[in-house]
Amino acid sequence: MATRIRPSSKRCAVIGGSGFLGRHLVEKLLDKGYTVSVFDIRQSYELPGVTFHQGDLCDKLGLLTALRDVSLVFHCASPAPASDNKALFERVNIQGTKTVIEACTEAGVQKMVLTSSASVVFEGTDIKNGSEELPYAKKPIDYYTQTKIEQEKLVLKACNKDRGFLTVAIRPHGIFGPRDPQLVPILVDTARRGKMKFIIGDGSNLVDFTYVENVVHGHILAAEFLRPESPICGKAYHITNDEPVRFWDFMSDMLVGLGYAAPRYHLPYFLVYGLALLLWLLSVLLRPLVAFKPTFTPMRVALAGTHHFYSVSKAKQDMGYKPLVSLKDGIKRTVESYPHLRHGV
Ligand SMILES: NC(=O)C1=CN([C@@H]2O[C@H](COP(=O)(O)OP(=O)(O)OC[C@H]3O[C@@H](n4cnc5c(N)ncnc54)[C@H](O)[C@@H]3O)[C@@H](O)[C@H]2O)C=CC1
Ligand SMILES: CC(C)=CCC[C@@H](C)[C@H]1CC[C@H]2C3=C(CC[C@]12C)[C@@]1(C)CCC(=O)C[C@@H]1CC3
Repeated sequence: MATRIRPSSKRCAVIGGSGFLGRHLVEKLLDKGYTVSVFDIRQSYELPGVTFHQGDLCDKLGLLTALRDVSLVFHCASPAPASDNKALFERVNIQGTKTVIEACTEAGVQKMVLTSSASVVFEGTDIKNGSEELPYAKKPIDYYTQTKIEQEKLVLKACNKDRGFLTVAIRPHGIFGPRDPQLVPILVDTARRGKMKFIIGDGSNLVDFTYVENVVHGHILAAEFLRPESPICGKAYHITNDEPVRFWDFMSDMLVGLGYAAPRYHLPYFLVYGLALLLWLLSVLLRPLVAFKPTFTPMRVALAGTHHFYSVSKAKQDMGYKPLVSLKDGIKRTVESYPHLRHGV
């Protein structure tokens, strides 16, 4: 049974703290009495007790200023997967993470919690109750995921008890909740354009969706358990709601909650995947002439049409993790937080 040890210092920095997950994390850290600095390329809000440092995480000098006197760093910055920009993913997730590690060690930071992704092991085919023992994807589903793999490897490798720098990676999956800029807005946009009528495949595939407060809880537990004697040093942990759900039931609950019709008609998985691949290739080939972004990318089709859910046994055992908000409550809170995205508004 895991025993939680209180952190020696509650002065922390959240890199990517202006983002969806980052801001929820900042709010919870403040509630728990931490002193918080945010480092982000943009400032999206103001909060009493939070010091903002605006800058690019590839800039070590900027980071060093933000990390002065900080003992714990959460790194949850990344370009959005939908940006589909290989050079940007490589610069920020790989080069930038190397810079973050260097800055942390130079600034005397003792602990670093990385937000990785459960998708680092996903190759577009079924994963059922996958453990952290699964190998990294040899053929990741997109460049974003490819760079998340490299990023996680870098951070876990940097864990060094002798030098007093401890690291851990949290792998959430399908984060949702109030202020999410991705899942609900894309879903509603697709529904408003009349494209949410179809279910890809037979609709029985189970997927993890994780309420944002549970992801935050996993990060803070990891930070608090990160001690030289702890088994979590240099390891990766899945953090989910531990309630795999049919992908299309989850989407239908969100849509119906917001006043839209649930998808009803089935389309064969491989037909949709093939079409999405063709469209994506066309969009790449025609990029110099016309800019169009297909809604159904091969990556989204794979995510929507396969089983991919992960075991959280290791997080339960090593850090006493237990989701705090059920899927049902998470969906209710999320739906209520988007009055402006309701049908007819
Ligand atoms: N949203 C999801 O379903 C999942 C997200 N993740 C990971 O969780 C983390 C947080 O994701 P979200 O909150 O959803 O994304 P987000 O886009 O809301 O937040 C990312 C933040 O990083 C900042 N950022 C990007 N490039 C930067 C740079 N060069 N320098 C400084 N800041 C920079 C952005 O300004 C933004 O505030 C990311 O690492 C993502 O890979 C992992 C699994 C699932
Ligand atoms: C079919 C359709 C239009 C669904 C809309 C929802 C999708 C936008 C989401 C469903 C699964 C989500 C997901 C991610 C982004 C948003 C979805 C594709 C991630 C790729 C975000 C970053 C990660 O690290 C992994 C996530 C997996 C699930």
